[in-house]
Amino acid sequence: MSRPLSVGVAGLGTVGAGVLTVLRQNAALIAARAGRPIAVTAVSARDRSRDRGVKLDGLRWYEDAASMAADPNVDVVVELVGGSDGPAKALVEAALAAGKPVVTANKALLALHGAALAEQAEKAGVALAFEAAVAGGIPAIKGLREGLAANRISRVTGILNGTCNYILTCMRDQKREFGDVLAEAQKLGYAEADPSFDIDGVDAAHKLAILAALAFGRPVDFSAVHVEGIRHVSALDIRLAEELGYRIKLLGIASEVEGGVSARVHPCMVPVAHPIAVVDGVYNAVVAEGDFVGRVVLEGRGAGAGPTASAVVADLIDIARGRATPVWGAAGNALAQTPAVPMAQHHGAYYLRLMVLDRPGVLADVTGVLRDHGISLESMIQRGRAPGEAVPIVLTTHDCQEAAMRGALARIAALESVLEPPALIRIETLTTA
Ligand SMILES: NC(=O)C1=CN([C@@H]2O[C@H](COP(=O)(O)OP(=O)(O)OC[C@H]3O[C@@H](n4cnc5c(N)ncnc54)[C@H](O)[C@@H]3O)[C@@H](O)[C@H]2O)C=CC1
Ligand SMILES: N[C@@H](CC=O)C(=O)O
Ligand code: NA
Repeated sequence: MSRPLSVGVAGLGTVGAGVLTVLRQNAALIAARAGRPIAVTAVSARDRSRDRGVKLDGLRWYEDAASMAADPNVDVVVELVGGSDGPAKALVEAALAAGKPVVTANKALLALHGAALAEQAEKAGVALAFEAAVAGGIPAIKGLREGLAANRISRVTGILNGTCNYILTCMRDQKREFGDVLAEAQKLGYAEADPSFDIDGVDAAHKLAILAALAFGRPVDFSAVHVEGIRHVSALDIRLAEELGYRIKLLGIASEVEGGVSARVHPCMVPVAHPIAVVDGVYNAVVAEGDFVGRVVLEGRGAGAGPTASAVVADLIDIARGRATPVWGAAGNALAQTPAVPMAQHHGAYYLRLMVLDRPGVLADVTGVLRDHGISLESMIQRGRAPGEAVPIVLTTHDCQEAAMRGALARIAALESVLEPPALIRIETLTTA
């Protein structure tokens, strides 16, 4: 067997400690699959004395991660520090400049600087691998880039944030409050260092930007992704969705649309019969639609130490084997040069829930505004009667344009009898394109 692949790991948090554990526990099978042993020989983290549940004896310790990249006895650098700039970016650039392959789980870094870093890696002739960056343990990057390389992809849909999916599932099944569940997701190691990245949809948008680049052969462009999170999804809307035959999921959807490509992250109502509706807890799903393969659904754990480390180690095995692929996949995609279509041009159906004063004429006011904006109603529910008090009204619409819905919503929110900011959730039927 050839000499071991010597790995330097920066960041020994949830994922870093997980990588050490996987490499140790499965050392024999990993060596057999990689053609040689893979061993961590150097690490960099902030606090040497912290107990991480993994032994660090015999490993070279670096306070400064970039100096670890310069260590001549480190063959591959694994970046698990996090953050789109600062030490993570400096480390990856230093490693690539030193001609060393890099494995990272850092979707923020890739979504913002992935094009430049890939250029640097390709010039240096080394790998920049990031299977762990999207949907944790699910082989989504490989699946899309290599497994579906024969297809013209028209849409990629995903549950891409384990923290949000965990929160929405617990709110639905256990009737728990948002805040309690978030704290639990943090304890379980699912959340980002700044959990607002999770709940405001930013993390899912980083991942969607990566998937869109791979699916459509476009430069990775985080700024083209429309982003909304789950902060405003209420227990009431989750319950009403169930009554209407839907589940609420935070989805990322990148698709070919009239005039180009659209990429959006926001809460969606999806039919309970769709495979994505039953993906619960920390599980993620990536659904790709290709012209020859049809619909492919990949599902698995999207966050946490074990699943994420599994993906990091898979990349290390590829590097040990010398398996190489262009960082962003093959060129030649028809959608590569098409415009990014803004959210205002989105076409779809909507769920609108209002808290209104129960008095005659309210419904007529609301439906009048929708009529003025050319929006046609599919259904309307008002539960119970409480004259003079607040009651929920739920409206669902036929397909209309986002810009029209936004215009109508502003006017509806301003009606005197509408007592709270309206809740608007897009309905996605997710039929195969
Ligand atoms: N936790 C998860 O489930 C997943 C995390 N990721 C990504 O993996 C990366 C790591 O995430 P976690 O392990 O969850 O974060 P974490 O916060 O648990 O660990 C990060 C570690 O980096 C260390 N660190 C900070 N600055 C450093 C520096 N200058 N040099 C060396 N070490 C430094 C911190 O002390 C901490 O131990 C992030 O990019 C995250 O987005 C990706 C997929 C899943
Ligand atoms: N915070 C992320 C971690 C994995 O990428 C998530 O919750 O999905
Ligand atoms: Na993955």
